[in-house]
This record gives sequence, structure tokens and C-alpha cells, in this order.
Amino acid sequence: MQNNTYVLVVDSDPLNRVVLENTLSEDCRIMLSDNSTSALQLIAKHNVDLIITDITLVDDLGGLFLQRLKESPDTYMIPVIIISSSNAYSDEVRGLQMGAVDYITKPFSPLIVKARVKMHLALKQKSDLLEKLASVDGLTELPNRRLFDKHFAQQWQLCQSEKSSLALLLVDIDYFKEYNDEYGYAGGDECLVKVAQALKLVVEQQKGFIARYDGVRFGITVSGYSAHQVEALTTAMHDAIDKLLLSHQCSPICAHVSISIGIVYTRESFSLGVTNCLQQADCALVAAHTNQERMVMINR
Ligand SMILES: Nc1nc2c(ncn2[C@@H]2O[C@H](COP(=O)(O)OP(=O)(O)OP(=O)(O)O)[C@@H](O)[C@H]2O)c(=O)[nH]1
Repeated sequence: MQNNTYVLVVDSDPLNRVVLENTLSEDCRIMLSDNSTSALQLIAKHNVDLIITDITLVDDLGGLFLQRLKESPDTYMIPVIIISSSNAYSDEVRGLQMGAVDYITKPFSPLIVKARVKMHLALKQKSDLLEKLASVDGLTELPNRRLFDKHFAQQWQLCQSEKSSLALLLVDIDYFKEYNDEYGYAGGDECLVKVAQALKLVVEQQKGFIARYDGVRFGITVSGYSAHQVEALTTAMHDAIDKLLLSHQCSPICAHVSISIGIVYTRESFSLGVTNCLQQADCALVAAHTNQERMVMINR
């Protein structure tokens, strides 16, 4: 276990908090809380790897705490160990059914708690790694389509509820089939990585999110931007690709590798839905490419 592993102990009994802190502090960093409200605040602020809670499941507060953790996409992966004074079989079953990974009864043996925490932290590390591998594109190391879809759906809901603007950009590398034919598939891969890195730099400077959408297309989202700011972002993206000066002898439109961008800019009118928005961005991209415009934006 590493010292940058954080365990949150939520226990109303000060003595139990001290015992748990002393038991675990050799192996990981400990945060303490005596109630579920302050625990949720700590979880929102810090990267918590595991939670140990005594919150009794017979009262609604404990159940609600666990339910909120398991319902949120940000916290559902955090393993929760319940340490309870109730040794009733039904409470243990309920706790595990609600998503706790383990149930320990009081009085507890510090050595057993230590061993179980160590085991669950090791499992968490493995599941974090799997989650990362399942979300990253192997070639460009950008988030993959799976993560993009998840992120875009979340952003859509957030911007809708906060009445904020959301721009979806689809970016395609022009005439890439011809690029592969001319420079070989390995040369194409190299080009794809360079374009991905250049776009990532620009997009992340602007606090946007970029992923490899499919093939040689990238999906980008930025929220809270004016249409003018989105336009400025596309100019910066084109400039970044132009600066790479990647020769493309077979492109009918440019001596260097170039990109086309299709955009759907949504402001308050979110009735379109995520799937239709992606389809419209695709249409905008096709129009940009066909008409040899550097970008086409659909305003909604
Ligand atoms: N090297 C390489 N090529 C890829 C990869 N993924 C997709 N491609 C190729 O990228 C090309 C993309 O083709 P399209 O986007 O359909 O067409 P295009 O040639 O870019 O033409 P336009 O869309 O008209 O600009 C195809 O030939 C794919 O085989 C990859 O990971 N590496």
C-alpha cells in the first residue's frame, strides 16, 4: 500500500476513530469524520480510496449515506466497509446489498480491520487500473469513445440543469485514406498521434475535454463558452495542426495535413438530446469537409 492512499473513517464514537486511525495510519493516510454530511464534503474535496463507516444502517441517515455514494458516478467506485455494533444477520445482508464491500462487527480486532482494508485497497487499485485501461485509446492515449460518450452525456445533463452553453466538436483529419496509402499505416499512426497531441494541448488549455471518437475523428466538448469563443478555439486548433507542418502530398486541398471541424453549439435548448446532437455534429463535419470550409457550426 502507498502513503498517498486515503482512507476516510466515518465514526460517531471518538474512541473508535482514534483506534482506527492508530490501526491504519502506518499503511495509508487517514481522514476522520463523525457524521455523514461532513464525510460527503470531504469526499467531494479529496480523492478517497476507501471508506470505513460505523453509520448504523437501521437509521435512514446511514442508508442514505451509502445510497448517495453508490448512486453518484464520482463515488460509486469507492469501496465502503461497514463497522457496526449490530451483529444482526439482516443488517449485514442489507449493508452488502446496498453496495458495501465488507461488514465487520464491533468490538473489532484491529488486526482484522488492517488486513481487510489492505485487501480492499489492493482490489481497488486493480479495478482503477482496469477502469483506466477500458477508458483510454491505446494509440493516442486520449480518452476513448466509451469515456467520451459517458462524459458527453454527463455534460449534457449538467449544462441543461445549469442553463449553460455546450459545444460539441467533431474533428476529422482530411484525406487520411490517401495519407495511409502514401506514407503507410505506420506513418498514418505516427501522424494520428501527433495530431492528437497537438489538439489535446489546445483543448485542455481551454478546459475542454477531448477523446478519440473513432478512426481519425476526435470528439471535443467545451461548456460555458460563447459561440465566438468556440470559433476562436477552432482557429487555435487549425493553427496548431498547421504548425506541425506534416507533409501530405496526396491531399487535394493542402500540402500539409489539415482538419475539418463540425460543431453543434447548444444554448439552453437541450431538447435535441445527445444522440441527435452527435448526428448533427456529424452532418456539420461532412458539410465542412465537402465545402472545404475549415469549420461548420450549427447553432441551437
Ligand atoms: N494509420 C491509421 N489509419 C487509420 C486508423 N483508424 C482509421 N484509419 C484510416 O483512416 C481512414 C479514414 O478514412 P475516412 O475518414 O473514411 O476518409 P478520409 O480518407 O479521411 O477521407 P475524408 O473523410 O473524405 O477526408 C481509413 O482509411 C482508415 O483505414 C488508425 O488507427 N491508424
